[in-house]
Amino acid sequence: MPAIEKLGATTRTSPLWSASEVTVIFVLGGPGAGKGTQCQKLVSDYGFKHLSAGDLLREEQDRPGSEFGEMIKSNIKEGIIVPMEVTIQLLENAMKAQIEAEGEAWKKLFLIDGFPRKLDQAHAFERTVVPSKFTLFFDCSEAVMEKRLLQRGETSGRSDDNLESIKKRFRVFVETSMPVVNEFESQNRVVKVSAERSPEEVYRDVQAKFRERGVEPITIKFVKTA
Ligand SMILES: Nc1ncnc2c1ncn2[C@@H]1O[C@H](COP(=O)(O)OP(=O)(O)O)[C@@H](O)[C@H]1O
Ligand SMILES: O=c1ccn([C@@H]2O[C@H](COP(=O)(O)OP(=O)(O)O)[C@@H](O)[C@H]2O)c(=O)[nH]1
Ligand SMILES: [Mg+2]
Repeated sequence: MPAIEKLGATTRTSPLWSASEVTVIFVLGGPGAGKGTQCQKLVSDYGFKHLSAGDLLREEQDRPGSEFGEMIKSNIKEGIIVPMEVTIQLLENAMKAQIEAEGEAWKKLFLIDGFPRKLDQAHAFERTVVPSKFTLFFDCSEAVMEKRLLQRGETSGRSDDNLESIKKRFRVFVETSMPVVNEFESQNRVVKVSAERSPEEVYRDVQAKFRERGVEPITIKFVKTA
């Protein structure tokens, strides 16, 4: 990738796509709220492609020769938000690749998971990439999230699934990411779901609320022959 000051989020003044060309639903919630788990379910039923900002950053961190690798590594461990230009460029690249790979028939539906985690990212993404349709927000107590993350940490291999990093991530979530949810909420652009029950129960609620917003699952039509 080019130097940070040359990335699209810094240089572009209008969005790459309109909201009618490309549908983006942001998926937010505290660390361990179940964003990734619910996204997987939505992918199979609705035809969304799932882009996790955290996964894209971890991939870039491990890419040989990345000029941002070390910075990403230390930010993730400390639970700090990576400068938005890098994350937005990774998302933009992944969206372009996906659109190209899927071809014209695909409706261009994206779930963008764990992003935007800071107001500047929210504004820059909507200004330079595409305005989002709405934000799916998973509401979960810190006690529940902490338990889930410590359990995930037993097998995830993630540098930030330990108690010290978790506490830092909770603080950043409250101080930096909740303002994003609150701003979207004030614009009536948030779909809020309680994330404390089983994955299946949470998902039922997600589906009901998507229906209210006019987002329907893929229906397979059986064509009668002969
Ligand atoms: N509703 C749920 N009830 C119990 N455990 C859950 C639930 N949703 C997710 N988990 C588990 O909690 C951990 C965090 O979930 P994940 O989807 O990775 O959250 P996030 O992406 O928000 O950090 C994972 O180990 C996952 O299997
Ligand atoms: O837009 C983003 C998304 C993630 N991160 C970094 O990546 C970490 C892990 O994010 P992820 O969404 O994977 O964590 P989760 O909430 O799923 O546990 C965060 O704590 C941040 O350090 C970031 O800087 N910007
Ligand atoms: Mg996740």
